[in-house]
Amino acid sequence: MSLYHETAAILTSPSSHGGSLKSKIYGNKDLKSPPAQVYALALESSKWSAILKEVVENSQFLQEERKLTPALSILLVHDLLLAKKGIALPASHGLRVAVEKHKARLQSEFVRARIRRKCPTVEALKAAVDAELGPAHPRWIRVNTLKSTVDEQLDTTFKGFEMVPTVQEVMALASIGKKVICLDGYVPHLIAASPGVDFTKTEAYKTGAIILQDKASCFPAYLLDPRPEDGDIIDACSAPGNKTTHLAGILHERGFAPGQRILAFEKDKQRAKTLEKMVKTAGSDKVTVIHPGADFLQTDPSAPGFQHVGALLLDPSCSGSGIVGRDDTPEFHLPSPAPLTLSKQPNRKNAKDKTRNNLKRKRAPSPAPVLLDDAGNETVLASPQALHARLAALASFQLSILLHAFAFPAARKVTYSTCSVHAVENEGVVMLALKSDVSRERGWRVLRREEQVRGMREWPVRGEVEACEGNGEVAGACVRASRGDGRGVMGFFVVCFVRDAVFNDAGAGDEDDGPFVRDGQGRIVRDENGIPTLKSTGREVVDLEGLVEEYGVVEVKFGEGEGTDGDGPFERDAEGRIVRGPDGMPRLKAAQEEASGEDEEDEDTDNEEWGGFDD
Ligand SMILES: C[S@@+](CC[C@H](N)C(=O)[O-])C[C@H]1O[C@@H](n2cnc3c(N)ncnc32)[C@H](O)[C@@H]1O
Repeated sequence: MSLYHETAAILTSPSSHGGSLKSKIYGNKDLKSPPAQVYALALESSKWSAILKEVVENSQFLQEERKLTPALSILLVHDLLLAKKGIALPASHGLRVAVEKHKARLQSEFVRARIRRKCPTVEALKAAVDAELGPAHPRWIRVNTLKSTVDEQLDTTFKGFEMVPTVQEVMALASIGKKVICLDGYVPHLIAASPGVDFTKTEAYKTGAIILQDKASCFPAYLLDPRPEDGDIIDACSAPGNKTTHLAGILHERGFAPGQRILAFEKDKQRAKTLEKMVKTAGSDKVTVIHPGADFLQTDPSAPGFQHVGALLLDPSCSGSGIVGRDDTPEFHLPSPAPLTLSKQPNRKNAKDKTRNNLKRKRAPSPAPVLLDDAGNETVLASPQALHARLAALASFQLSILLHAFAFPAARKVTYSTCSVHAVENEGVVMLALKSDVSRERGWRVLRREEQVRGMREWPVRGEVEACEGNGEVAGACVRASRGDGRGVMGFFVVCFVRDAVFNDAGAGDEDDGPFVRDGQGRIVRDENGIPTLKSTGREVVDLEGLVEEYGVVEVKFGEGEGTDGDGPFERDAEGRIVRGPDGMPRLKAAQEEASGEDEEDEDTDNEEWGGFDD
C-alpha cells in the first residue's frame, strides 16, 4: 500500500473509537510507510482540506478519475500543489498520472480559491490557513545553566533568529515563516522560539545545553525555589526528567551545599531509563540519585536516608488534559464523491447527494472522550460518568502522593503540579490536602502569592476561587496556565505548600531541624559565601576548593554571564563571591546603588529577589 492509501485509511477510519491522530498513526503496527511521513501528510492535508475540497470539486476531475476516492484526491492534490517535491510516487505510478493529467485545471482552481480569500500570494494564503487554526504554539526552550548560558545560546543556536519583545509576536510571525525568539519575562533562562524549527537536530540539544520544555512545565522547579540550605530535594515522579534537571540547574547557580543531592523517583522502569539518559545529558548525574522503578508511596519518610529532605517536587501522573498537540488535529474535509452522471452544473440529484453526504457526516457519532496518561497511553471513556470516575481515581492518587510528602520530617516546602485542566485534580486536591490531619499537625499551608519568586508572583493566571471554596488567598497562591489564551502555554497547574517552622513537630528535637547549624533564633549559620555550616562535618567555614575536589559539583555562581557585566544582579566582593546580609540573603546591586543615591530606578531583573522563603 502506498503512503497515500495508508494515510487515507487512517484519516477516514471511524472516529468513534476516539484517540488522537498521532496515537492512531504511531500505534499502528501494520503501517508500511514511515509513521512520521504519514503523520506529516495527514496533518498538513487536513489543515488545507477545506480549500482543497473546493479545488477538487470545482475542477470536477473526480468524475473522470473513478479510481480515486475523495480522501485520496485531497492527499494527492495537496502534494501536487503544495509539497516541495510534488507527489511522492514514481512518475509512471497510476495515482500520480491520474492527478497530474489535470494539473493545469487544478492549479487554476487553486488560484481562484486563493483570490476568493483575498490572498495576493500563496504565502499569504498559508498564513490565513494557519490563522484559522488558531495561534501557533511557540517552541519553549530552557537554557540548561549546568552547561550553557543564554548569551552563549543567542550567539550560537539562535544566531540568525530575530529577537522580538513578546511571545505574542513570536506566535504571530511564525505563521509567515519568520525565525524569531523572545526571552521570557517570567521564568529565568527561558526562550520562546518560532514553532516549526527542529531544535532536536542542534548541537545544543544533543549536548544538553538546551532543553525543550514548555514554559508552564518550568513553573514547579522555579516556584519550589531550591536552595543550598534546603538539604536533599526529592523529585517524586521524575521521568522523563525535565523538572529534575531544572532543579539541578537552579541549584547549580546558587551552589550545591556539600553532599546535597536530588533524589529522583520513577516507578516505571522503562521511563526511568529515559530519565537516566536525560539527567546524564543535562550534566546533572553527579548531583542526582535516581531510584529506577521505585514507588515514592512505598518510601518511609522517617528513614535515615530522608532525614535531610527539605523540599519535594511532586508532578504525579494526571489526566494530561492540558497538553498541547494531542487532540488538536484539524478536521479532514472531503470533496463530494463523483456523481454517477457527468454534468457541469450540479443537478438536483447532485445537490441531494451532497446534502445526504453532509448529513451523514454531521450525524457521525462524536468521538468518545479519551484520557491520555503521561506515557501517552489512552483510556477511552464510554460516558461522562466514566470520565468523572477516572478523574476521581486520579485525584485520590494525587492526594495520597501529596500527603505522603507532607510527612517527611525535615520537609519545609513542597510543590504539587499537574498538566490537567480539571479542578478536581488541582484546586480540589489542594483543598483536601489542607484539611488533612497531616497538614494540620505539621503546619502546612500554601505559599501565598506575595511570598512567591518574582516570576510566579507576577504571573497573572491564578487558581479558581470557586474550586477553592471561595478562599481567595488559596486561589491566589495557585498558579494556572491556560492553553489557547494567547500566552503560548499548555494547560497546567502548580501550587507550593510550606511550613513556617520545623520545630512544631511533636517530639522534634535538635536532630530534626535539618543538617545545618542554626543560631539561637533558629536561623541557619552561614559563611561569608552564604554556604550553610554543616552539623555533620562541623566545618564552620566551608572550603569551596575542597568541596569542588570532594564532590566535583559545588560552585558558587549566580547568573554568570546573564547580567550586563556577566556576574548577575548581586553585589560581589573583590574575589567574586556574593555578598550577603546578616540573614544570609544576597545583597542586590540595585539596593547598593539606591543606598548610595546613584540609581533611583527599580530595576526589573530576573531573580533580583529570592522571594518566598525565609529561614
Ligand atoms: C507527569 S509525569 C512526570 C513528568 C516529569 N516530572 C517531568 O517534568 O519530566 C509522572 C511520572 O510519575 C511516575 N509515577 C507515577 N506514580 C508514581 C509513584 N507512585 N512513584 C514514582 N513515580 C511515579 C509516572 O511513571 C510518570 O513517569
